[in-house]
Amino acid sequence: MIYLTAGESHGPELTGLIEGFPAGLKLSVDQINHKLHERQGGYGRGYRQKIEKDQVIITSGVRHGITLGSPITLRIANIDHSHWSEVMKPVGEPDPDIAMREVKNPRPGHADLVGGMKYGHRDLRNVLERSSARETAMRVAIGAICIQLLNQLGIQIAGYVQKIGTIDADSNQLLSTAQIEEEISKNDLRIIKQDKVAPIHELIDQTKKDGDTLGGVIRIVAENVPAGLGSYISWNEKLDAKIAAAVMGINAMKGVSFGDGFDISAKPGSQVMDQIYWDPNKGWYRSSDHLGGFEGGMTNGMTIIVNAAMKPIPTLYKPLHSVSIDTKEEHKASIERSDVTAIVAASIVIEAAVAIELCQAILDTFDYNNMERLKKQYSDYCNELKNY
Ligand SMILES: Cc1cc2nc3c(=O)[nH]c(=O)nc-3n(C[C@H](O)[C@H](O)[C@H](O)COP(=O)(O)O)c2cc1C
Ligand SMILES: C=C(O[C@@H]1CC(C(=O)O)=C[C@@H](OP(=O)(O)O)[C@H]1O)C(=O)O
Repeated sequence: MIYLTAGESHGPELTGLIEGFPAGLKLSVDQINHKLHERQGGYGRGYRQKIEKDQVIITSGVRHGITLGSPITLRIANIDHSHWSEVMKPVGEPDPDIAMREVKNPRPGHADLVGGMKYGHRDLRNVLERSSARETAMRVAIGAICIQLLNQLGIQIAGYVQKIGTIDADSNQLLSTAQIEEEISKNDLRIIKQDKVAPIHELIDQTKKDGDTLGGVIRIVAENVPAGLGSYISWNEKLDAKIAAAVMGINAMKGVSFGDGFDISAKPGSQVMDQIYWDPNKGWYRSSDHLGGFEGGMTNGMTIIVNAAMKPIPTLYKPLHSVSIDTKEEHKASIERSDVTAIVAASIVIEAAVAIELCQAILDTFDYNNMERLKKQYSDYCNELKNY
């Protein structure tokens, strides 16, 4: 399976293309739209999310709700485009009577300056529009399709926010996906600890007043994933490496770890390795999951645990120092309407990215042409592992 996304933040729409997806999967558009809706939520988001109402339109590869095996194309409209139709029109000369909202003062932490240098743009809007995390809406739509395939194979995936700024809102226990879903449904921050909701709201409100922004830490958990996805044979087949790359490919991510994460480096080996057991009913299992479900670049049958660190949102209403790319004079960085934090939205995007990689690994391992055949091969493989 390969996928591509296209689209500028204030252009007419986002486009997605998935190729190499099995025929015969019953697809729920409601489930895709539900994930898109979740990505738009979360305390701390900016005004743009009041304008948009993300809904997917499927234009190929699906007939009467069932995938055909042919390329799937997806569209999500940018409702805000109506306010930018002249500035962002894909064809035709710019109207000289309309301000083109050029960006000349690059924002620290954004692609603005380096993107301009690399592609030779003198209006940094040409960079900003595509580097914007608006694009992640399409990755969430693609991920939602992959989640439906994973669910049909019995794999569950869920994510939550562990930290916002300095506030730790995690229970610090390994929770099942069902427990995570239940806890995060109780608040608008996708956190586990309900008593941290009010302090985090206060922190976000205060940070907004200060013209500043926040980042955080996200955890994604995937259950019931069989051993042996990915490979130790070559570096580029290691599934943990592919997941790490996919997570780092999401805007504002600055770190990825698995299981107990960077903490394992300070512990003795006896407290880190997940010891091996066998039971006639369960088959092979481990007594712990410090390594987050990976050994040798392969899933080991334990729950996959992925952690991601998001930097604070780079656009500040109290803008940082910058320099005009035209005059070279000192200027405050440009201000684009912005989120105070998008950690909640990012948790949905990371969940999608992990789901896409797991789905790809499964389609790389089994015959992917037809869903029923895939399910049969997959179940035979799982039984074979049990009896190894
Ligand atoms: C869901 C989501 C929403 C974001 N919203 C904003 C935003 O409103 N303003 C902003 O400056 N950056 C926002 N970002 C972060 C920037 O897109 C990102 O930091 C920037 O493109 C530079 O990329 P890098 O941080 O990966 O280096 C958001 C990121 C995500 C994942
Ligand atoms: C549009 C989305 O996020 C945008 C991501 C973003 C950025 O710089 O990454 C900047 C803001 O764009 P705008 O200036 O249009 O409000 C966010 O709203 C979205 O997530 O749907």
